[in-house]
Amino acid sequence: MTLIFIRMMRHYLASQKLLCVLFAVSILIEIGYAVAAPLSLKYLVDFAFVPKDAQMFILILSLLIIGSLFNIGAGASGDYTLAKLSGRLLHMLRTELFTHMQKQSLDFFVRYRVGDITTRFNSDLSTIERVIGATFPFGLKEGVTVIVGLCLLFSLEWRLALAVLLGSSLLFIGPRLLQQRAETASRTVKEAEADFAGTIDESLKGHKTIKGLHLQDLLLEKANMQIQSLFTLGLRKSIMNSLMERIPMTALMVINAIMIGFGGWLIFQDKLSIGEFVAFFTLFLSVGQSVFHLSFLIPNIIESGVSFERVNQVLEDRPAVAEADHPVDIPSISSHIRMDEVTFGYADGPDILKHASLYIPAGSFAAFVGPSGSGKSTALQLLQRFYDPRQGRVTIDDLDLKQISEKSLREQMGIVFQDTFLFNVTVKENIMLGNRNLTEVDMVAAAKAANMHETIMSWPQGYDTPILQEGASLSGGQRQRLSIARTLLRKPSILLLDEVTSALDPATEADINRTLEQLKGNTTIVSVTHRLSSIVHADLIFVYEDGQVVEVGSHEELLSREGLYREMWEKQAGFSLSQDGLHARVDVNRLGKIPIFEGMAQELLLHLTTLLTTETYERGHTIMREGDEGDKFYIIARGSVEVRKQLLDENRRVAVLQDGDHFGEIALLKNIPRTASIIAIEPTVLLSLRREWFLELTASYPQLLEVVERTIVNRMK
Ligand SMILES: Nc1ncnc2c1ncn2[C@@H]1O[C@H](COP(=O)(O)OP(=O)(O)OP(=O)(O)O)[C@@H](O)[C@H]1O
Repeated sequence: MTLIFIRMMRHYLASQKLLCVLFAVSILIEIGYAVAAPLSLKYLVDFAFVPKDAQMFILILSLLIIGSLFNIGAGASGDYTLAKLSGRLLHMLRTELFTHMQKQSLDFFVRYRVGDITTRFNSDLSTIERVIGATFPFGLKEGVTVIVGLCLLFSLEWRLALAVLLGSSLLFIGPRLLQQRAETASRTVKEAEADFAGTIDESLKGHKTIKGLHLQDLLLEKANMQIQSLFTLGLRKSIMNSLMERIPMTALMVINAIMIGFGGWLIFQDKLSIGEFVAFFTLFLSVGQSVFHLSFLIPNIIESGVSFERVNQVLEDRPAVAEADHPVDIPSISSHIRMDEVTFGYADGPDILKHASLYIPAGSFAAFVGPSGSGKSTALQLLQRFYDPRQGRVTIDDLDLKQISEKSLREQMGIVFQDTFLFNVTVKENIMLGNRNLTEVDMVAAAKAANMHETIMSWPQGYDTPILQEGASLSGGQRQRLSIARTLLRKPSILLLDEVTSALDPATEADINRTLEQLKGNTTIVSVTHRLSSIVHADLIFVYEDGQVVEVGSHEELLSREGLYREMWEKQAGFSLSQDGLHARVDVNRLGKIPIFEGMAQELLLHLTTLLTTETYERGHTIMREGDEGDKFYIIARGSVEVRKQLLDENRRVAVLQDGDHFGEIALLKNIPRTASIIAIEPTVLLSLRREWFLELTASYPQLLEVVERTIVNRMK
């Protein structure tokens, strides 16, 4: 801890030499006065009071007054330089910490939770601020006062000073014995605080899921345990700290007794004058007071040690994706992208991409498709160099991404994520994002291309409308379109899109797809999507399966191959949606391909299509809850849902279902509790079939019940 503290202070103080010297001179004057004032008593008593020498009295008094004036001046200058020094130091530390965080690669934000980092910024930096601005300089002053004072005490009467010093050893042995435990207690409290902050953060960010899955009790139980542990650990820390404070006080009382007893004896033996004893006693009190102050500072310093350690830990965290020593800038032209035998996995986890290779020609529109979890988004993240591959390489215009400067890479690339983050500023500021080279005309053009201009203009404050709660005041589609607008505005030469149209209604999706089509040629576009209808015009479609690219080609080529792409296409085909996405239909042939309806007569299927009802769900909405009574069967016409199950004490995602998938078929036959929860992870349109309507149908066609029962039994085997 001490080492980290010294290293950090040296690092930050190196550029503040003048202020340091000024501060050192000021405190030296103050210390000089603090020890000289008690020493003057020796001369006052022995040379002025006892012989009643008025001249000597006036001389000593005048010197004391002059010294006091100097002391006041030094005090004021010390306070000023200290305020400036500590302010600058903290300014540097905050800036460095924040800048350092911006340079981190993605794994950093996975490793540290939001609560943990904010605690380091708030609580730890406040502790450091207190130490730099008060505890440390005060401690330094008191420490030097003690040393100089002790030297003077020795020069006054070495035997008495030795006795006092021996007694003083008690002051240091006691705290030393407890220091380790006090440090551990302080660290565990900080960790418990970070855990609790993490839970608060989780409960705020995930409130929809928590409510939806009725996890409040679970969360409350977790929070109660953390609060209880905060109490227990806090109590232990307080006890340790108060013990650390009490030990020096007790030691001081013992020393006092030694001094009066032994000092008195020396006076009786004529080995010490009264003036010397008074000076010794007063100086000792002054030194004792400094020691007493130091004893209060010890717990503070220990606590700050943990804070220094925690802040330093972040500062020493080197980005996993580091900039090359001599990075190269890439020109702003459309570029070709290559992945050569790339293998990659997150942190120490298994390989997610396995020897994946691909080539995307400059100016083309490429799409990554494949089942959920096959590695499409991961591949896109590698193209952005959010991570480096374990093996193989990713290149742009034959240049390894590791060689390219991050600035030029980000300038050439436009990225639209599935999760849009908006800042709490106006719409205009969210689109422009501080880029002074862009004009309002460009901004409006980009907003029009993203199909957002009309919506913005319909708001009373137009482009000056403030965004609240990071965009929670807007719909998912509006947030997504704003994010597309701000990316298009920058006219990137490579445009990477991760499920960007998933939150949009069919009409807006078609508009955005048209805009993207027009960018082809000048911009290389890579789009990750699970909705195949949006990429039928792509130049190249890469089909991922289990971390590998298993098929490549155009839509027509892939359809003719009868492979995974065709299978996925057939699953998604046969659904039609109204332009606003509020009404869905499925055609008879598609319905007949759902296993439980397989082999049914056309007439029956036709009847079934009339019984289907459209249901729409916003992202985060719980469609069904594990354990609830089930009375409907669902088909996903458009959207994406996650399947979650309570496994032991953990609520885990077990699958993701998308366009064309179905769930809840048992509910058509039996009234048994749902075996999993289903939550929409993007705006989702479902076709549902109620059990009572289905059973009514089976009354007229008993053979239907038999077919469905047989299929369900087979599926459950
Ligand atoms: N940050 C991460 N840390 C650890 N594992 C991750 C991380 N991100 C993704 N994964 C895992 O990597 C695998 C591939 O995920 P990825 O998001 O690339 O798949 P995907 O094909 O895009 O699927 P989806 O369409 O559902 O997003 C999954 O098993 C996922 O759980």
